[in-house]
Amino acid sequence: MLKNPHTKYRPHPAVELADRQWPSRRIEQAPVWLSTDLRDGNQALFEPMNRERKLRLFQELVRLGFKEIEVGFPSASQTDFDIVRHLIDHGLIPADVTPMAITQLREELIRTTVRSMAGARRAIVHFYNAVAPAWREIVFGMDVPEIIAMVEHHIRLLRELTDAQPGTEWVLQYSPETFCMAELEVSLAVCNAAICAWDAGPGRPMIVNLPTTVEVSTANVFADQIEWMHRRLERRDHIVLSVHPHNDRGTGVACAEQALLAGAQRVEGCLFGNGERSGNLDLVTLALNLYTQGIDPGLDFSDIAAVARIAEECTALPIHPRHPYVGDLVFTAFSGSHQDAIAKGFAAQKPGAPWRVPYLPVDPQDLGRTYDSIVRVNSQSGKGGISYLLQRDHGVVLPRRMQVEFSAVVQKLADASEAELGSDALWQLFERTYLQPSAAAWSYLRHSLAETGDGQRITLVLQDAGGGLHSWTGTGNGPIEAAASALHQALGLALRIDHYEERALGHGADAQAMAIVEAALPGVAGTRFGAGRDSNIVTASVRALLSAANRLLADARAAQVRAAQPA
Ligand SMILES: CC(=O)SCCNC(=O)CCNC(=O)[C@H](O)C(C)(C)COP(=O)(O)OP(=O)(O)OC[C@H]1O[C@@H](n2cnc3c(N)ncnc32)[C@H](O)[C@@H]1OP(=O)(O)O
Ligand SMILES: CC(C)C(=O)C(=O)O
Repeated sequence: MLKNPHTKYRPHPAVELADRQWPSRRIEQAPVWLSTDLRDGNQALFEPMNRERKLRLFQELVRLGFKEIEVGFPSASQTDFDIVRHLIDHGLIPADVTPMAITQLREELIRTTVRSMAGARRAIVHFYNAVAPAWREIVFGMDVPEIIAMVEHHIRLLRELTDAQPGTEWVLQYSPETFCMAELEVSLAVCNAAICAWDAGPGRPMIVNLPTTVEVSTANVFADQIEWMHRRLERRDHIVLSVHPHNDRGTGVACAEQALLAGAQRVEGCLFGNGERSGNLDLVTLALNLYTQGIDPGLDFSDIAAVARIAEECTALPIHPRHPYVGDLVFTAFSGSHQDAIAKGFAAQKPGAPWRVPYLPVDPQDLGRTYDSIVRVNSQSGKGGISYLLQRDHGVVLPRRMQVEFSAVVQKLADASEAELGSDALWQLFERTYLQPSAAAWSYLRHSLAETGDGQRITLVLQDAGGGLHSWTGTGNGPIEAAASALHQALGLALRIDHYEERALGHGADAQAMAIVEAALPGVAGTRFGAGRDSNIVTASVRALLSAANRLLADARAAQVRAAQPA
């Protein structure tokens, strides 16, 4: 890269528009949408879509709600010509959908284009020619009056051809290609010439479509260019003002949004931003940006994953995992504070109330996305996300201090594995830590419980790590106290029970109980949690007590080993 890039690249000039209005406007309704997936999107593919893929994508665009669809370049490709004819001849274009076909300003190409669309109820013929200085001089070798004459000449031809077919409502779309790089006075002169040549007005509908053929400036400059044109175009009330942003600077959506503020009424783009170079305007992002401002976009992305699958299959291009609204990772939080806030947000969100879940700009459910992947756990995760997954997938509600304890266990494993821990892996770790620890000193086999009149007596049958069986009895106010007393008398374990809780896991005949005990042991710093699961509540409680006792014993032994080691 150059140390002095200004020697090679010059900033795009600003627009003289001191009284610009667009910065203080708001977008209040959805624009008219045109999908150019089958034309600009298609012409940017390694392998343009075949007939089958084009028809499939056309049907999907109709299903999504597009009312204007650019179906191809029928004068450039026999496949495109045949598809347009197929759609019209087989009545596959719904009554409220208008096809559009593009053509250069060359007589034979225009004749072919009109032939391809004959018999349609309504059809848009899309004329384009570049107007910026480099194209005028290098590509066409024409000055501005010659460009204007070329436009007028071919529009007159189109009038002749289409006037001869009054059964179709013909619409002219004129695009001054390279508009964003051209002098505004030149673009205006060419567009006004086109408007007059078509005689736009009642019964002669026309669209003027202003592209960022190559995006070369900040979005505010494009908005100024659009407002400048919007204020000066002739017969403005009879013209639909459209924009066709590309995304070379990564601001295609911003250009479209600001152009809508500046007077544009219609936008052209592709699903998920497919298109030449860094793509066309991403129609899905723009539509969902409107949706999240409370504006109905008129396009249905309520199963966005299915739309993505079809787009990927038809274009053979993958969608990035962080692509707005649709990427695999956009409803996923790895970091602890985000997970915590999302989990709290879901708990606080009332049905029907305005959306207020932190870090999620849209309710994933509105797009047919499940919450499955919202919270994912790696070494950056905290207790909030971990407990959210355990609760959501396994119905286990951890008390707050246990969340802290278990998140340290998870952190250790995530750090060691340097990988994400899925919900299953998390559950296995929970089981290994609390429910079935492999190195437990004592395992539960069975118990019996009897009323003593002033309390309960329990007999525990436990197995030691070597497989030996032991039977101990204790009494207390309830089964936990009785079991703790049995362990105290037999092993000298003076357990202090700080907390106990129990919840049902599942419903009906298969329901199980999950008991959680927090206990302390003299000589071991802090408390340890234990968990037990069983269809019997008392058994679950005894297992939970034993789980806490085993964990305290293991830590006591580890402390002894450390103390015995030479410093
Ligand atoms: C910005 C956009 O996306 S515009 C759409 C671009 N899409 C495509 O080009 C895809 C389909 N195109 C094609 O298949 C071919 O270009 C065709 C069939 C249309 C024309 O093919 P060819 O006749 O071989 O011409 P070629 O592809 O080389 O195009 C360049 C010629 O078109 C002329 N041309 C380019 N744009 C236009 C235009 N809008 N109107 C009139 N002539 C034009 C150029 O001046 C050049 O003419 P020259 O050969 O006399 O110098
Ligand atoms: C034909 C025009 C609208 C175009 O595709 C562009 O300029 O990018």
